[in-house]
Amino acid sequence: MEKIIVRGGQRLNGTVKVEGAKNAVLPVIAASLLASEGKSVINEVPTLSDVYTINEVLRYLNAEVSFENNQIVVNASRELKTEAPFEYVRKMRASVLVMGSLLARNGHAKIALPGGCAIGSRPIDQHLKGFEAMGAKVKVGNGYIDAKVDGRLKGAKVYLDFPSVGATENIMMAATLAEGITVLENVAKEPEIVDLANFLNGMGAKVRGAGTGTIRIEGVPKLYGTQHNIIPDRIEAGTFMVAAAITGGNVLVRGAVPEHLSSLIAKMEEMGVEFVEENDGLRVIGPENLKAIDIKTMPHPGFPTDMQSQMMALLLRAKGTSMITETVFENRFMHVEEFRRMNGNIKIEGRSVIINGPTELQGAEVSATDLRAAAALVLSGLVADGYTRVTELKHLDRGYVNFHDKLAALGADIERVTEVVDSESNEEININM
Ligand SMILES: CC(=O)N[C@H]1[C@@H](OP(=O)(O)OP(=O)(O)OC[C@H]2O[C@@H](n3ccc(=O)[nH]c3=O)[C@H](O)[C@@H]2O)O[C@H](CO)[C@@H](O)[C@@H]1O
Ligand SMILES: C=C(OP(=O)(O)O)C(=O)O
Repeated sequence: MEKIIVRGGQRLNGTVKVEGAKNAVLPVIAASLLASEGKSVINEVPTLSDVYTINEVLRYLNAEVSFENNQIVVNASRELKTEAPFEYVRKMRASVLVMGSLLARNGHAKIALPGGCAIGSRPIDQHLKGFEAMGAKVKVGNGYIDAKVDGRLKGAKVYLDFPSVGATENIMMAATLAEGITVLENVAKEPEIVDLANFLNGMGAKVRGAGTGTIRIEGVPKLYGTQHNIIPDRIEAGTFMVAAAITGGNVLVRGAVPEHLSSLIAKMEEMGVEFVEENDGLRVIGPENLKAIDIKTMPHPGFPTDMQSQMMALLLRAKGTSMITETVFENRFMHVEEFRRMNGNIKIEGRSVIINGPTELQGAEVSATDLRAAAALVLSGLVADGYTRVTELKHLDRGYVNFHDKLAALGADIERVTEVVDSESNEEININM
């Protein structure tokens, strides 16, 4: 079994470089299917398991995909298949993002229903509402969603009930090749939406308003491959910001874009963390004592749900009573049980948790319940007394490249090992990774 073993007590110092954003590259790769002529060249691509998974989805759909030196080249000019089976969607929910592209290109898309996951039920009704408004007939049955349209999709006005990131992206992609104008209202404003719009416009699409609450897309008959550089990962950057703060360290997070991180910076400043903007990134200086604060997760530019568990690790170390309210996902508190194993004093009340700190965290054997929880447990381990062993690292590998190596380079006492049980002595043996 693979584990990260971390011994608490080291202040982090030095420089860490942020990778390209997972949540930007996945929709961009899905969008590359829209190019019926020319190759798409995507740079700054992180070597994450989710990226390998979506590449496999594209290959299954008959696109050619190469991935070397953080660069992906996609040639989607051949005729594409229409179906993304369960084996891919089960591994990674973001596989549903190929639906908009396939429907726009082929007039037909059949995708396995993604189902729930560790952070909530995560329906895709808003995606489907958009496709239907554009003239698609959508049927759900036998574990699949089947969407079909006669001829081209038609531009439409779509109001989202909630500014869903995935629905905004999927409908945006579908609308690029529709006949006429699509106006999307109450859309997500995340930086990843802007990155996707820039990529689509590079392909020849006419997308305006990304980053605001209304996006207007004038459909074009054809899209072409283009070159694109993925934006830096604000959640990876934020995770290292917390790593610096929790250890009372001094770390330059290279590539962090302060404008993408304003809510996190504001809340960490309230806790007493100091920030200095430098030419190539953001310097984070952790204080001796952290102050308790309240946080509510919201769609961008509100506080990101993907930083909620890492902030829980930080608030456990703050003096006083803090409250975190999760409004984006209905069940994103699975990590609370694991923090309790480390001596965390946390109460769950409905969609909020109450944290009483500062906690003297104790090293323990803990299990990652989702991607960000994995990172958060490692962050707690950086300041816990003794050894913390974090398992279920498949979650971590979806969203962090060489997490333990990057922390070790900053001075953390951390290693990743594969433990096998010796058949004769029945003892666990560590094999370093
Ligand atoms: C690959 C990717 O980019 N993932 C991010 C994306 O996920 P994702 O795009 O799945 O998240 P959404 O913004 O769609 O979901 C937000 C909320 O809306 C609900 N909802 C969504 C769609 C829908 O049709 N109906 C519906 O009810 C969801 O159940 C959830 O409660 O945005 C989330 C919110 O910032 C982040 O946590 C994820 O890291
Ligand atoms: C929840 C996340 O991702 P996904 O939507 O891919 O599950 C995340 O990045 O924290």
